[in-house]
Amino acid sequence: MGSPVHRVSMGDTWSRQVHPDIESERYKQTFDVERLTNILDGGAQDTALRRKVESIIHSDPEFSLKDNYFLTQSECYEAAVEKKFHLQMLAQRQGWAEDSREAYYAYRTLSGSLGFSLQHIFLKALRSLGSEEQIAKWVPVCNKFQIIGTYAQTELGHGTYLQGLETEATYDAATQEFVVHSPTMTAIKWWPGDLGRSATHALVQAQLICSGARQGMHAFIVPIRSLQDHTPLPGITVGDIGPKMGLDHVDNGFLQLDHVRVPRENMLSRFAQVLPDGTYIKLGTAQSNYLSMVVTRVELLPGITAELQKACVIAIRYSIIRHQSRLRPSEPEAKILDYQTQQQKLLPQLATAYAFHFLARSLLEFLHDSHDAILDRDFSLLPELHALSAGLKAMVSDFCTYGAELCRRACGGHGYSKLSGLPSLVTKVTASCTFEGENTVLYLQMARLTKDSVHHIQTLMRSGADEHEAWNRTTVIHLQAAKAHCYYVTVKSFTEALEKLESEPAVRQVLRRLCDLYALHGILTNTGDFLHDGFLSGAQVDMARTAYLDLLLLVRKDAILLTDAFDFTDQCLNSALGCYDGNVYERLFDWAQKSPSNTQENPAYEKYIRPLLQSCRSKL
Ligand SMILES: CCCCCCCCCCCCC/C=C/C(=O)SCCNC(=O)CCNC(=O)[C@H](O)C(C)(C)COP(=O)(O)OP(=O)(O)OC[C@H]1O[C@@H](n2cnc3c(N)ncnc32)[C@H](O)[C@@H]1OP(=O)(O)O
Ligand SMILES: Cc1cc2nc3c(=O)[nH]c(=O)nc-3n(C[C@H](O)[C@H](O)[C@H](O)COP(=O)(O)OP(=O)(O)OC[C@H]3O[C@@H](n4cnc5c(N)ncnc54)[C@H](O)[C@@H]3O)c2cc1C
Repeated sequence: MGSPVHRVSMGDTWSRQVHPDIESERYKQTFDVERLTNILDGGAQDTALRRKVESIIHSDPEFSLKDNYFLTQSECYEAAVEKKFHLQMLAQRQGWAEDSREAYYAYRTLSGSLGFSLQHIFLKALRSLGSEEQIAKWVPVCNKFQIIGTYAQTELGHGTYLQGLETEATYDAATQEFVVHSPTMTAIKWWPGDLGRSATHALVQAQLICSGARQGMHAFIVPIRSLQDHTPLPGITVGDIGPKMGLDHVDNGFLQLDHVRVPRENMLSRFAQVLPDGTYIKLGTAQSNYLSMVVTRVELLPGITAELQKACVIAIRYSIIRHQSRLRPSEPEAKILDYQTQQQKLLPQLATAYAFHFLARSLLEFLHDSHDAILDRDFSLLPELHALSAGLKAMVSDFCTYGAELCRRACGGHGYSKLSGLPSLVTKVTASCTFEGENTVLYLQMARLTKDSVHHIQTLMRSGADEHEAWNRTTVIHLQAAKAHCYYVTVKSFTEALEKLESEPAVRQVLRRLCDLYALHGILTNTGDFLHDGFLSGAQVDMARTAYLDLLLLVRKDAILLTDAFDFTDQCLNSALGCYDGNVYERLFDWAQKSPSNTQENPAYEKYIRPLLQSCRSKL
């Protein structure tokens, strides 16, 4: 097992003793936790490298997150930019390239607290949509942070319907430039991350107009702020869209373009070109310029899944420490994880967190196998990749949001405290249900692939409905079908991952239980469909439920070890409830003292409380 010292935050005096309740859960090891960590990382060397990167970061006070819960929105933003700055300096000193394993582990460690997260998406879009020459020109300046990029696609009036985007890029052959313009209020770019105060360049998705025709959505690199003094460039109106539900560290912004001119070379031209005379050359399909969204949806999956993993670690460790009520009057108060209802809340979420780990790995492999072919304009795999990435991004973000909130509620009052780490985790993962494609819309993209086979559709069309009406009147059914298909794909990928673990019988057995728990959870939360379609009888549902409840007891025994295997450090979790040593109450009390309201004069006392008390006292 990894060195416990590595995980425990050494700043607090009582953190050197592991709480006996949690220590006792680690004695009975039915499998080698370190081996499971290695499997999750992709090998023992990856684990060692990850821990090395984490150790370097945690030893640097510049990366400490301990005060994050007490910052204002503006302080959150500044702290995120400061950490990004220091991480960039550290990466340069250490020789960690932007797309290296070290950089990936650094982001995993500091997830949710770093600025300029859109630089990655700007780079992804560049690599997917740019020509080799454009990649050679722009990627190095991005990696060296000589520019800060954002991805500006969504507008005030449109986010989902890309064909409805209003921003225009009109080609001027006389000057060989594009004139990029926001023709209406609803065309103003709205939401792009890092746009509000940080970005110097935007990858603007706009309707290309050339050769007298509208050619659809294309990507343009538009400078928006001066590299000398960061002021908006001519024709640019830019700012922050205001407070959000979460992600306070991200300056989501707006961008209004007033006939901004950019050189012809700034249109990303892997899948389309505009010649100097304005001739339009199509090299891809109508949706080629959507490729960067496909790539991002796939590459977001590990980060979204990690949020559910962290929520499970926090809630399950807390559920071992928290004693509440008695299982038998004669016994002491029980660990709340010994209640079947608490197991039923948390353990299927733990199973889901593992299932999605293997799902994400499988889809990333498919992306890596198909991406080069697509870049070479072989689009044969793109429809399947699009459908899978759309449906699975929707499911993973939906389920991780639901699961993280369930974990938060399972911690009672302390789950409502920011010091638990859960509220900010829930608001962060909630955003992933919307960004990179609103989930309902993405599920329906997957459903499109199966639409002709749906009997409802044909019945409606035979009764006179046209295909568009028939589609809309069956989208609820299609949504269900898409969700069911995504669930099936997840069980399949988990099962295939288990088949590769023949040499690890103990680990394989504990993961098999999680796979079965995940599959049975899917059946038991949808028994109506299984009964309605005759796939299961009532008696078989009873058997499934019995097996499910038995599995809860088996998985409960390994729960702490399964959370330890994710190997998140205390600093990364930043949770008073989820620390490795289990000293919850000491941390809650200690951290609460850091609240500024405990160290400052009460601003309301002199103005309101004292006069109020005095006025009431005088009446007594
Ligand atoms: C908890 C988080 C932790 C993570 C840690 C890291 C955080 C990092 C920071 C993350 C910050 C987030 C940044 C967010 C960025 C954004 O949000 S960018 C904006 C995202 N916007 C969208 O995704 C828009 C969604 N809309 C669409 O994709 C399309 O409009 C549509 C809904 C798919 C409709 O497409 P459209 O062409 O308009 O019409 P259709 O008729 O539906 O499709 C026509 C055919 O095209 C095919 N197709 C559609 N999309 C694609 C695609 N992407 N790739 C390939 N093919 C596509 C579609 O299947 C149709 O094909 P046929 O059926 O054969 O005609
Ligand atoms: C935190 C955050 C960060 C973001 N970052 C960026 C960024 O960096 N760059 C960027 O360009 N954008 C960004 N976005 C915007 C994001 O991509 C859009 O919000 C998203 O694509 C959804 O579009 P919308 O907001 O217009 O919602 P809408 O599409 O208006 O959705 C509203 C409702 O309408 C429904 N609906 C819409 N179309 C259909 C349909 N065809 N069929 C059935 N139902 C439909 C949806 O299901 C939903 O219930 C961000 C958003 C958030 C929340």
